[in-house]
Amino acid sequence: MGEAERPYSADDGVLALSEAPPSPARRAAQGVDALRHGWPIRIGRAPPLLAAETASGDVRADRMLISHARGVTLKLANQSAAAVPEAPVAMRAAEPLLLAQALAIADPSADLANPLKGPFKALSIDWAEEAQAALELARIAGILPAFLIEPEPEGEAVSLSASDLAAWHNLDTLRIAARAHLPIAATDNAEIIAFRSAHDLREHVALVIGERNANRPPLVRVHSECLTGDILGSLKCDCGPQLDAALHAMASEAGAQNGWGILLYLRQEGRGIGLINKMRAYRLQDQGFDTVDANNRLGLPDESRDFPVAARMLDLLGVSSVRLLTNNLAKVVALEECGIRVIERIAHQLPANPHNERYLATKRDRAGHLLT
Ligand SMILES: Nc1nc2c(ncn2[C@@H]2O[C@H](COP(=O)(O)OP(=O)(O)OP(=O)(O)O)[C@@H](O)[C@H]2O)c(=O)[nH]1
Ligand SMILES: [Zn+2]
Repeated sequence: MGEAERPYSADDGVLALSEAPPSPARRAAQGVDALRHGWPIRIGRAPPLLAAETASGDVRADRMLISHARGVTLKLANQSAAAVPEAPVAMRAAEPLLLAQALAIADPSADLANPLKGPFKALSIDWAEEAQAALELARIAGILPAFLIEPEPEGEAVSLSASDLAAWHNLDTLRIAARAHLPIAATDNAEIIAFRSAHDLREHVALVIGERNANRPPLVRVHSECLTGDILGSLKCDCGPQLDAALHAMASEAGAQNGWGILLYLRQEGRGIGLINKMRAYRLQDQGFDTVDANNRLGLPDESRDFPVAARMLDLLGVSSVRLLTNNLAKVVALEECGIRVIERIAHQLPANPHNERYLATKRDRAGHLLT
């Protein structure tokens, strides 16, 4: 007779699943997931926070947490409790805020449709680290960085601590998950390699063009996802033409010069703020803000990409020296800091068009890109 299946008991020395303490990585992942679902979170000793963008239902609160930049646009930064530059801002409204009102406050791209807001009173925060973590968690989740504080009804909050976020950036779990031959328009000699990490649902890929040559460092392009430019042919940026030109440059190296190339395609839309926030930044650009100010007005960093992940991908591909196609010195510095030798930087400037002239000028003048 077969042995019956039975549950483990504590007497077997096995911790029941419900008793196992969640790891920082798990708590960080659950925090991001909660924000995307519109569930409340509780970070350390901070009160429960509910994301203004994703929450639903008949919820209200008389306080909100926003980023300092948003506090500036709401004219709170002149109040002493919000006077510390870059620090998150808590504010109290005269009447409890419903979700629709909170969202109107959170989204500056809708300011023209909702001009009358406030008055609000800035409040001092004695949980600044947790507030900062909440805003960063919102960026990772790709939502607006704005929260109702202590919403009513409160709902069941997902708990984490501010330090758990470090686990989100841990690259130890990044692995090559699959590879396949992929003929592309530029060449039929290419292999696509997909990467997966336990924490992050975004799957980065590498495209290796030509045959590996241990004696010649590959031509490498670290390209960040731009759905509008790469797929739809948007003229607002230079991403599509840069991607195309990089693939052709690698194909020609592979064909004529016995060289090879690697495209690293990083799923970090909008320089790390996500597609939907990038759309909001575009609306602000249509109102006259440049690409840097538009991000900041949303309460988001103008640059939040993770370049160490590119270095880790190169490690996993067994590549330690590269010739890098870029106008952005930050990419060179970031790779070198992670132990990848950039033996040459090759300019990667494509002709401007009337729609992206200002964008390119801003990259040159405000983000330090080497563009002429
Ligand atoms: N937030 C935001 N992101 C943008 C805007 N225009 C383009 N992007 C994003 O900017 C990123 C451009 O990436 P890359 O071309 O790899 O990098 P780069 O910093 O321009 O540097 P190069 O290597 O010189 O091209 C992509 O993630 C785009 O989605 C914009 O107006 N706002
Ligand atoms: Zn683009």
